[in-house]
Amino acid sequence: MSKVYFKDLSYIKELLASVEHSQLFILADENSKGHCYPLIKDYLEYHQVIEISSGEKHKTLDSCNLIWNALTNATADRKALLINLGGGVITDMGGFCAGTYKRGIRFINIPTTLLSQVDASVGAKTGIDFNGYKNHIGLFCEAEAVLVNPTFHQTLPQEQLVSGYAEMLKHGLIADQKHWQDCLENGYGKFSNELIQQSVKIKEKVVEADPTEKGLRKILNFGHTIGHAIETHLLNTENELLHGEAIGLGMIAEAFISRSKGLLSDQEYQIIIKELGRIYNSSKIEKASYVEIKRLCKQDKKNQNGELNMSLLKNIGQAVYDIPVEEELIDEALNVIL
Ligand SMILES: NC(=O)c1ccc[n+]([C@@H]2O[C@H](COP(=O)([O-])OP(=O)(O)OC[C@H]3O[C@@H](n4cnc5c(N)ncnc54)[C@H](O)[C@@H]3O)[C@@H](O)[C@H]2O)c1
Ligand SMILES: O=C(O)C(=O)C[C@@H](O)[C@H](O)[C@H](O)COP(=O)(O)O
Ligand SMILES: [Zn+2]
Repeated sequence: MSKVYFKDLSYIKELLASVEHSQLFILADENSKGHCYPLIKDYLEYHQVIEISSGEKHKTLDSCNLIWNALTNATADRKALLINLGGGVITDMGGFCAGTYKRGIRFINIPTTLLSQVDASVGAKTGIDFNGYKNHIGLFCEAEAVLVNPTFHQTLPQEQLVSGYAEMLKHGLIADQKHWQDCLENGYGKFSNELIQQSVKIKEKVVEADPTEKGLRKILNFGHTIGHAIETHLLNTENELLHGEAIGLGMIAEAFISRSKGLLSDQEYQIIIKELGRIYNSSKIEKASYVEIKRLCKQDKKNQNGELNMSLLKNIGQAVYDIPVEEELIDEALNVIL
Protein backbone atom coordinates (compact mmCIF):
# COMPACT_ATOMS: atom_id res chain seq x y z
CA MET A 1 0.00 0.00 0.00
CA SER A 2 1.13 3.60 -0.60
CA LYS A 3 3.48 4.99 1.95
CA VAL A 4 2.20 7.99 3.87
CA TYR A 5 4.90 10.54 4.72
CA PHE A 6 4.46 13.04 7.54
CA LYS A 7 7.21 15.40 6.43
CA ASP A 8 7.97 18.99 5.51
CA LEU A 9 6.64 20.13 2.19
CA SER A 10 10.18 20.29 0.82
CA TYR A 11 10.08 16.48 0.88
CA ILE A 12 8.21 16.75 -2.43
CA LYS A 13 11.63 17.10 -4.12
CA GLU A 14 12.67 13.69 -2.81
CA LEU A 15 9.37 12.12 -3.80
CA LEU A 16 9.71 13.48 -7.31
CA ALA A 17 13.24 12.18 -7.55
CA SER A 18 12.07 8.74 -6.48
CA VAL A 19 9.39 8.38 -9.17
CA GLU A 20 10.78 8.33 -12.69
CA HIS A 21 8.59 10.53 -14.88
CA SER A 22 8.49 12.25 -18.25
CA GLN A 23 6.19 15.19 -17.44
CA LEU A 24 4.64 16.59 -14.29
CA PHE A 25 1.03 17.72 -13.83
CA ILE A 26 -0.62 19.24 -10.76
CA LEU A 27 -4.35 18.77 -10.30
CA ALA A 28 -6.01 21.41 -8.09
CA ASP A 29 -9.27 23.25 -7.63
CA GLU A 30 -9.47 27.05 -7.32
CA ASN A 31 -9.03 26.91 -3.52
CA SER A 32 -6.13 24.48 -3.38
CA LYS A 33 -4.54 26.36 -6.28
CA GLY A 34 -4.95 29.67 -4.46
CA HIS A 35 -3.97 28.55 -0.95
CA CYS A 36 -1.83 25.42 -1.27
CA TYR A 37 -0.05 25.56 -4.61
CA PRO A 38 2.01 28.64 -3.57
CA LEU A 39 3.33 26.56 -0.62
CA ILE A 40 4.71 23.80 -2.84
CA LYS A 41 5.45 25.57 -6.13
CA ASP A 42 9.11 26.21 -5.38
CA TYR A 43 9.77 22.51 -4.84
CA LEU A 44 8.50 21.57 -8.27
CA GLU A 45 10.31 21.30 -11.58
CA TYR A 46 8.65 22.41 -14.83
CA HIS A 47 4.95 21.40 -14.69
CA GLN A 48 1.46 22.18 -15.86
CA VAL A 49 -1.43 22.94 -13.51
CA ILE A 50 -4.82 21.43 -14.32
CA GLU A 51 -7.55 23.33 -12.52
CA ILE A 52 -11.09 22.12 -11.97
CA SER A 53 -13.98 23.68 -10.05
CA SER A 54 -14.22 22.84 -6.36
CA GLY A 55 -16.91 20.89 -4.57
CA GLU A 56 -18.73 17.57 -4.58
CA LYS A 57 -20.99 18.72 -7.41
CA HIS A 58 -17.91 18.71 -9.66
CA LYS A 59 -16.84 15.17 -8.79
CA THR A 60 -18.25 14.09 -12.13
CA LEU A 61 -17.48 12.69 -15.52
CA ASP A 62 -17.46 16.27 -16.91
CA SER A 63 -14.52 17.15 -14.67
CA CYS A 64 -12.79 13.91 -15.69
CA ASN A 65 -13.22 14.98 -19.30
CA LEU A 66 -11.41 18.23 -18.51
CA ILE A 67 -8.57 16.33 -16.83
CA TRP A 68 -8.20 13.68 -19.55
CA ASN A 69 -8.35 16.45 -22.21
CA ALA A 70 -5.64 18.48 -20.48
CA LEU A 71 -3.38 15.41 -20.32
CA THR A 72 -4.12 14.54 -23.95
CA ASN A 73 -3.54 18.09 -25.22
CA ALA A 74 -0.17 18.13 -23.46
CA THR A 75 0.64 14.76 -25.11
CA ALA A 76 1.18 13.22 -21.68
CA ASP A 77 2.68 9.76 -22.09
CA ARG A 78 2.48 6.77 -19.77
CA LYS A 79 5.41 8.01 -17.71
CA ALA A 80 3.62 11.25 -16.88
CA LEU A 81 3.15 11.89 -13.16
CA LEU A 82 0.13 13.60 -11.60
CA ILE A 83 0.17 15.32 -8.21
CA ASN A 84 -3.30 15.56 -6.68
CA LEU A 85 -3.22 18.71 -4.57
CA GLY A 86 -6.48 19.26 -2.72
CA GLY A 87 -9.22 17.69 -0.67
CA GLY A 88 -10.90 14.33 -1.11
CA VAL A 89 -12.69 15.39 -4.29
CA ILE A 90 -9.33 16.06 -5.93
CA THR A 91 -7.59 12.92 -4.60
CA ASP A 92 -10.57 10.66 -5.48
CA MET A 93 -11.07 12.10 -8.96
CA GLY A 94 -7.39 12.67 -9.75
CA GLY A 95 -6.59 9.09 -8.74
CA PHE A 96 -9.40 7.81 -10.95
CA CYS A 97 -8.32 9.91 -13.95
CA ALA A 98 -4.69 8.87 -13.51
CA GLY A 99 -5.67 5.21 -13.13
CA THR A 100 -7.61 5.23 -16.39
CA TYR A 101 -5.57 7.59 -18.62
CA LYS A 102 -3.74 5.42 -21.16
CA ARG A 103 -4.58 2.52 -18.78
CA GLY A 104 -2.76 4.13 -15.93
CA ILE A 105 -0.21 6.78 -15.09
CA ARG A 106 1.23 7.26 -11.64
CA PHE A 107 0.09 9.80 -9.09
CA ILE A 108 1.11 11.29 -5.75
CA ASN A 109 -1.47 12.61 -3.28
CA ILE A 110 -0.85 15.82 -1.37
CA PRO A 111 -4.07 16.12 0.66
CA THR A 112 -4.87 19.64 1.84
CA THR A 113 -8.00 19.16 3.96
CA LEU A 114 -8.13 17.37 7.29
CA LEU A 115 -10.62 14.89 5.83
CA SER A 116 -8.40 13.99 2.91
CA GLN A 117 -5.35 13.69 5.18
CA VAL A 118 -6.93 11.26 7.65
CA ASP A 119 -9.04 9.31 5.19
CA ALA A 120 -9.56 10.08 1.49
CA SER A 121 -5.96 10.19 0.27
CA VAL A 122 -5.09 6.88 1.94
CA GLY A 123 -6.22 3.41 0.91
CA ALA A 124 -6.54 3.55 -2.89
CA LYS A 125 -10.28 4.09 -3.28
CA THR A 126 -10.65 6.49 -6.20
CA GLY A 127 -13.70 7.48 -8.17
CA ILE A 128 -16.46 9.89 -9.07
CA ASP A 129 -20.17 10.31 -8.50
CA PHE A 130 -22.47 9.15 -11.29
CA ASN A 131 -26.17 9.78 -11.90
CA GLY A 132 -26.33 11.17 -8.38
CA TYR A 133 -24.82 8.09 -6.72
CA LYS A 134 -21.73 8.51 -4.56
CA ASN A 135 -18.45 7.09 -5.86
CA HIS A 136 -20.45 4.94 -8.26
CA ILE A 137 -17.70 4.67 -10.85
CA GLY A 138 -14.17 4.08 -9.65
CA LEU A 139 -11.08 1.99 -9.21
CA PHE A 140 -8.89 0.72 -6.43
CA CYS A 141 -5.70 2.42 -7.52
CA GLU A 142 -2.66 3.10 -5.33
CA ALA A 143 -0.93 6.47 -5.11
CA GLU A 144 2.86 6.27 -5.40
CA ALA A 145 3.04 8.18 -2.14
CA VAL A 146 0.99 10.43 0.11
CA LEU A 147 2.48 13.52 1.76
CA VAL A 148 0.61 14.82 4.79
CA ASN A 149 1.35 18.18 6.36
CA PRO A 150 -0.99 20.14 8.66
CA THR A 151 0.37 23.51 7.43
CA PHE A 152 -2.48 23.42 4.92
CA HIS A 153 -5.02 23.72 7.76
CA GLN A 154 -4.13 27.40 8.19
CA THR A 155 -6.48 28.38 5.39
CA LEU A 156 -9.13 25.74 5.96
CA PRO A 157 -12.54 27.03 7.07
CA GLN A 158 -13.62 25.70 10.48
CA GLU A 159 -16.49 23.70 8.95
CA GLN A 160 -13.96 21.70 6.94
CA LEU A 161 -12.14 20.76 10.15
CA VAL A 162 -15.45 19.66 11.67
CA SER A 163 -16.10 17.57 8.57
CA GLY A 164 -12.71 15.83 8.76
CA TYR A 165 -13.16 15.31 12.50
CA ALA A 166 -16.15 13.03 11.74
CA GLU A 167 -13.94 10.52 9.91
CA MET A 168 -11.43 10.62 12.78
CA LEU A 169 -14.18 9.89 15.29
CA LYS A 170 -15.31 7.10 12.96
CA HIS A 171 -11.84 5.55 13.10
CA GLY A 172 -12.05 5.57 16.89
CA LEU A 173 -15.58 4.15 16.98
CA ILE A 174 -14.85 1.26 14.64
CA ALA A 175 -11.41 0.21 15.81
CA ASP A 176 -9.80 2.10 18.66
CA GLN A 177 -11.52 3.34 21.80
CA LYS A 178 -8.43 5.32 22.82
CA HIS A 179 -8.46 7.25 19.55
CA TRP A 180 -12.14 8.09 20.11
CA GLN A 181 -11.23 9.42 23.58
CA ASP A 182 -8.18 11.31 22.29
CA CYS A 183 -10.28 12.93 19.56
CA LEU A 184 -12.97 13.98 22.05
CA GLU A 185 -10.32 15.46 24.34
CA ASN A 186 -8.72 17.29 21.42
CA GLY A 187 -11.95 18.77 20.05
CA TYR A 188 -11.94 20.26 16.55
CA GLY A 189 -10.08 23.54 16.90
CA LYS A 190 -6.60 22.36 16.01
CA PHE A 191 -5.11 19.02 15.04
CA SER A 192 -1.62 17.82 15.85
CA ASN A 193 0.44 15.73 13.47
CA GLU A 194 0.31 13.02 16.14
CA LEU A 195 -3.48 12.77 16.22
CA ILE A 196 -3.66 12.79 12.42
CA GLN A 197 -1.05 10.02 12.33
CA GLN A 198 -3.04 7.95 14.82
CA SER A 199 -6.09 8.22 12.60
CA VAL A 200 -4.17 7.32 9.44
CA LYS A 201 -2.62 4.30 11.19
CA ILE A 202 -6.08 2.93 12.03
CA LYS A 203 -7.18 3.25 8.42
CA GLU A 204 -3.93 1.78 7.10
CA LYS A 205 -4.21 -1.27 9.35
CA VAL A 206 -7.72 -2.05 8.10
CA VAL A 207 -6.82 -1.44 4.44
CA GLU A 208 -3.69 -3.59 4.68
CA ALA A 209 -5.79 -6.47 6.00
CA ASP A 210 -8.36 -6.15 3.20
CA PRO A 211 -7.27 -3.76 0.41
CA THR A 212 -10.23 -4.31 -1.94
CA GLU A 213 -13.06 -4.50 0.57
CA LYS A 214 -13.90 -8.17 0.40
CA GLY A 215 -14.74 -8.16 4.11
CA LEU A 216 -13.12 -6.31 7.02
CA ARG A 217 -12.58 -3.04 5.10
CA LYS A 218 -16.34 -2.54 5.14
CA ILE A 219 -16.02 -1.34 8.74
CA LEU A 220 -14.48 1.90 7.36
CA ASN A 221 -17.91 2.46 5.85
CA PHE A 222 -19.68 2.76 9.21
CA GLY A 223 -22.09 5.72 8.98
CA HIS A 224 -21.84 5.79 5.21
CA THR A 225 -24.94 3.86 4.06
CA ILE A 226 -27.24 6.50 5.53
CA GLY A 227 -24.58 9.27 5.48
CA HIS A 228 -23.97 8.98 1.74
CA ALA A 229 -27.72 8.87 1.07
CA ILE A 230 -28.20 12.09 3.07
CA GLU A 231 -25.19 13.75 1.41
CA THR A 232 -26.52 12.87 -2.05
CA HIS A 233 -30.09 13.84 -1.24
CA LEU A 234 -29.04 17.32 -0.07
CA LEU A 235 -26.41 17.97 -2.76
CA ASN A 236 -27.24 21.02 -4.87
CA THR A 237 -29.87 22.20 -2.38
CA GLU A 238 -29.57 25.12 0.04
CA ASN A 239 -29.13 22.55 2.82
CA GLU A 240 -26.13 20.83 1.24
CA LEU A 241 -23.83 19.13 3.78
CA LEU A 242 -20.11 18.45 3.64
CA HIS A 243 -19.15 14.78 3.43
CA GLY A 244 -18.10 14.54 7.08
CA GLU A 245 -21.18 16.42 8.28
CA ALA A 246 -23.41 13.89 6.49
CA ILE A 247 -21.34 11.01 7.86
CA GLY A 248 -21.70 12.47 11.38
CA LEU A 249 -25.49 12.18 10.98
CA GLY A 250 -25.10 8.76 9.34
CA MET A 251 -23.09 7.54 12.33
CA ILE A 252 -25.83 8.69 14.75
CA ALA A 253 -28.46 6.87 12.68
CA GLU A 254 -26.35 3.73 12.32
CA ALA A 255 -25.44 3.72 16.02
CA PHE A 256 -29.21 3.68 16.65
CA ILE A 257 -29.54 0.68 14.30
CA SER A 258 -26.59 -0.99 16.07
CA ARG A 259 -28.47 -0.73 19.37
CA SER A 260 -31.77 -1.83 17.83
CA LYS A 261 -30.06 -4.93 16.49
CA GLY A 262 -28.85 -5.76 19.99
CA LEU A 263 -25.22 -5.25 19.01
CA LEU A 264 -24.43 -2.04 20.91
CA SER A 265 -25.33 -1.48 24.56
CA ASP A 266 -27.72 1.33 25.43
CA GLN A 267 -25.02 2.86 27.63
CA GLU A 268 -22.52 3.20 24.78
CA TYR A 269 -25.26 4.30 22.36
CA GLN A 270 -26.13 7.18 24.72
CA ILE A 271 -22.47 8.24 24.89
CA ILE A 272 -22.17 8.19 21.09
CA ILE A 273 -25.30 10.18 20.38
CA LYS A 274 -24.43 12.71 23.08
CA GLU A 275 -20.94 13.32 21.66
CA LEU A 276 -21.84 13.19 17.96
CA GLY A 277 -25.16 14.99 18.48
CA ARG A 278 -23.35 17.99 19.97
CA ILE A 279 -21.47 18.51 16.71
CA TYR A 280 -23.54 17.00 13.91
CA ASN A 281 -26.99 18.36 14.60
CA SER A 282 -27.92 20.65 11.74
CA SER A 283 -30.09 18.14 9.96
CA LYS A 284 -32.53 19.65 7.46
CA ILE A 285 -34.14 16.38 6.50
CA GLU A 286 -37.90 16.27 6.12
CA LYS A 287 -40.05 13.21 6.61
CA ALA A 288 -41.06 13.45 2.96
CA SER A 289 -37.45 12.65 2.04
CA TYR A 290 -37.33 9.26 3.74
CA VAL A 291 -38.45 7.36 0.64
CA GLU A 292 -35.74 9.02 -1.43
CA ILE A 293 -33.08 8.39 1.23
CA LYS A 294 -34.00 4.71 1.37
CA ARG A 295 -33.89 4.52 -2.44
CA LEU A 296 -30.36 5.93 -2.31
CA CYS A 297 -29.36 3.43 0.41
CA LYS A 298 -30.28 0.64 -2.00
CA GLN A 299 -27.38 1.67 -4.28
CA ASP A 300 -24.82 1.25 -1.51
CA LYS A 301 -21.87 -0.92 -2.55
CA LYS A 302 -22.08 -3.15 0.53
CA ASN A 303 -25.51 -4.50 -0.47
CA GLN A 304 -25.87 -7.94 -1.99
CA ASN A 305 -28.71 -9.91 -3.61
CA GLY A 306 -31.13 -7.06 -3.00
CA GLU A 307 -30.37 -7.09 0.71
CA LEU A 308 -29.32 -3.91 2.51
CA ASN A 309 -26.14 -4.58 4.47
CA MET A 310 -24.60 -2.19 6.95
CA SER A 311 -21.43 -1.93 8.97
CA LEU A 312 -22.47 -1.42 12.57
CA LEU A 313 -20.97 -1.01 16.02
CA LYS A 314 -20.60 -3.67 18.66
CA ASN A 315 -18.73 -1.47 21.12
CA ILE A 316 -16.96 1.85 21.03
CA GLY A 317 -13.81 0.60 19.28
CA GLN A 318 -15.28 -2.46 17.57
CA ALA A 319 -17.39 -2.78 14.43
CA VAL A 320 -19.02 -5.62 12.53
CA TYR A 321 -20.00 -5.78 8.86
CA ASP A 322 -22.50 -7.41 6.50
CA ILE A 323 -25.40 -6.97 8.90
CA PRO A 324 -28.73 -7.08 7.03
CA VAL A 325 -30.98 -4.13 7.91
CA GLU A 326 -34.72 -3.83 7.27
CA GLU A 327 -36.04 -0.65 5.66
CA GLU A 328 -38.32 0.13 8.61
CA LEU A 329 -35.27 0.46 10.84
CA ILE A 330 -33.91 3.18 8.55
CA ASP A 331 -37.12 5.19 9.08
CA GLU A 332 -36.74 4.85 12.83
CA ALA A 333 -33.07 5.80 12.65
CA LEU A 334 -33.83 8.89 10.56
CA ASN A 335 -36.31 10.01 13.22
CA VAL A 336 -33.39 10.13 15.69
CA ILE A 337 -31.46 12.69 13.63
CA LEU A 338 -34.44 14.84 12.72
N1 LIG B 1 -11.30 7.61 -1.10
C1 LIG B 1 -11.63 7.56 0.16
O1 LIG B 1 -11.26 6.65 0.90
C2 LIG B 1 -12.44 8.67 0.75
C3 LIG B 1 -12.56 8.79 2.13
C4 LIG B 1 -13.31 9.84 2.65
C5 LIG B 1 -13.90 10.76 1.81
N2 LIG B 1 -13.77 10.62 0.46
C6 LIG B 1 -14.34 11.62 -0.44
O2 LIG B 1 -13.68 12.86 -0.19
C7 LIG B 1 -14.55 13.93 -0.54
C8 LIG B 1 -14.56 14.95 0.57
O3 LIG B 1 -13.26 15.46 0.73
P1 LIG B 1 -13.02 16.88 1.39
O4 LIG B 1 -13.81 16.99 2.62
O5 LIG B 1 -11.57 17.08 1.45
O6 LIG B 1 -13.74 17.84 0.36
P2 LIG B 1 -13.22 18.75 -0.86
O7 LIG B 1 -12.20 18.08 -1.67
O8 LIG B 1 -14.46 19.22 -1.53
O9 LIG B 1 -12.52 19.97 -0.11
C9 LIG B 1 -13.29 20.78 0.72
C10 LIG B 1 -13.17 22.27 0.34
O10 LIG B 1 -11.95 22.78 0.84
C11 LIG B 1 -11.22 23.47 -0.18
N3 LIG B 1 -9.84 23.36 0.19
C12 LIG B 1 -9.01 22.30 0.06
N4 LIG B 1 -7.85 22.52 0.70
C13 LIG B 1 -7.93 23.76 1.22
C14 LIG B 1 -7.05 24.53 2.02
N5 LIG B 1 -5.89 24.03 2.48
N6 LIG B 1 -7.44 25.78 2.39
C15 LIG B 1 -8.66 26.24 2.00
N7 LIG B 1 -9.54 25.55 1.27
C16 LIG B 1 -9.18 24.31 0.89
C17 LIG B 1 -11.68 22.78 -1.45
O11 LIG B 1 -11.48 23.61 -2.57
C18 LIG B 1 -13.14 22.54 -1.16
O12 LIG B 1 -13.87 23.71 -1.43
C19 LIG B 1 -15.90 13.33 -0.80
O13 LIG B 1 -16.14 13.27 -2.18
C20 LIG B 1 -15.80 11.94 -0.22
O14 LIG B 1 -16.64 11.02 -0.87
C21 LIG B 1 -13.04 9.61 -0.07
O1 LIG C 1 -11.74 3.71 2.71
C1 LIG C 1 -12.84 3.18 2.83
O2 LIG C 1 -13.02 1.98 2.58
C2 LIG C 1 -14.01 3.97 3.26
O3 LIG C 1 -15.13 3.49 3.25
C3 LIG C 1 -13.74 5.37 3.73
C4 LIG C 1 -14.93 6.31 3.61
O4 LIG C 1 -14.72 7.33 4.58
C5 LIG C 1 -15.03 7.01 2.26
O5 LIG C 1 -16.03 7.98 2.31
C6 LIG C 1 -15.16 6.15 1.03
O6 LIG C 1 -15.01 6.92 -0.13
C7 LIG C 1 -16.50 5.48 0.91
O7 LIG C 1 -16.42 4.51 -0.04
P1 LIG C 1 -17.66 3.87 -0.80
O8 LIG C 1 -17.14 2.53 -1.21
O9 LIG C 1 -18.81 3.78 0.16
O10 LIG C 1 -17.97 4.74 -1.94
ZN1 LIG D 1 -16.17 8.96 4.26
